[in-house]
Amino acid sequence: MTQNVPVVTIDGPSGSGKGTLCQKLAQHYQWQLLDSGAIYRVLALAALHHEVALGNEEALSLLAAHLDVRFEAKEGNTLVILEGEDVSLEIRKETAGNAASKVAAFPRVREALLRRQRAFREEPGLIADGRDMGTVVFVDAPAKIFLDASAAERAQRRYNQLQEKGFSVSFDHLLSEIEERDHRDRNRSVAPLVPAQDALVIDSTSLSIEEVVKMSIEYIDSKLTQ
Ligand SMILES: Nc1ncnc2c1ncn2[C@@H]1O[C@H](COP(=O)(O)OP(=O)(O)O)[C@@H](O)[C@H]1O
Ligand SMILES: Nc1ccn([C@H]2C[C@H](O)[C@@H](COP(=O)(O)OP(=O)(O)O)O2)c(=O)n1
Repeated sequence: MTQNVPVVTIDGPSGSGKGTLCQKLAQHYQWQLLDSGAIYRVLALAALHHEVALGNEEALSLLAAHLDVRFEAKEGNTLVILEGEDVSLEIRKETAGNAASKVAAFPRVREALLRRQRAFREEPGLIADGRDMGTVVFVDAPAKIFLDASAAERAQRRYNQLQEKGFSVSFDHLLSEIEERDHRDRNRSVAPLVPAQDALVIDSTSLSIEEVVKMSIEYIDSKLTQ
């Protein structure tokens, strides 16, 4: 029964540090990792490739149900393969993040992706990264974290990250995109971005990555031994 496999959910807005924390937790516990945002990003990219309008819920939900995406581990990284093509870098662009947030607002799209996400729940455990991991996808998870940070701090982190990847970006543009995406993710009718009632909320604005990881491991260990 996969229901007995423990899950730790990490939800929060863009740039709060979820991906970084989840990778470190997956390494620490040697558990599986689900990057649910990557699935929404790949779907948005597939829509752009197949010229499906980002407002067409019916066509998007069909595309979601048949999405040909694979995650492959390679030299410590995870490659994201869409229809045989490596899109690992392309999905990280802010245009893909924004488009992902648009397609993710449709209830039927989210429904079509539910089973695919739950299939990641395998022994010995799962670290799940997203917006609704603790509120919808893995409601029964024994440990839930909601990671937050101020919008300005998140935009600065994203700016540094995209510059390191060689993308040219403007800070002001990034900040307004992050605010727009936050607004859409928090106000949609299904699975809006909110902390689960039983989640530990961590504001990482003035915490280092190491501090966030330490707090999280202490909390998770206390929950897993309850
Ligand atoms: N606590 C932190 N302090 C400073 N930088 C951080 C912190 N957590 C993450 N970062 C950096 O911020 C950027 C965005 O983090 P990421 O994990 O991709 O966020 P998310 O998955 O929530 O969008 C990365 O470059 C990461 O190294
Ligand atoms: N579980 C999820 C994960 C992502 N999404 C949507 C909303 C987000 O703005 C986009 C992109 O998510 P992703 O986690 O990759 O974005 P960030 O790395 O946090 O910037 O997808 C979602 O609706 N539900």
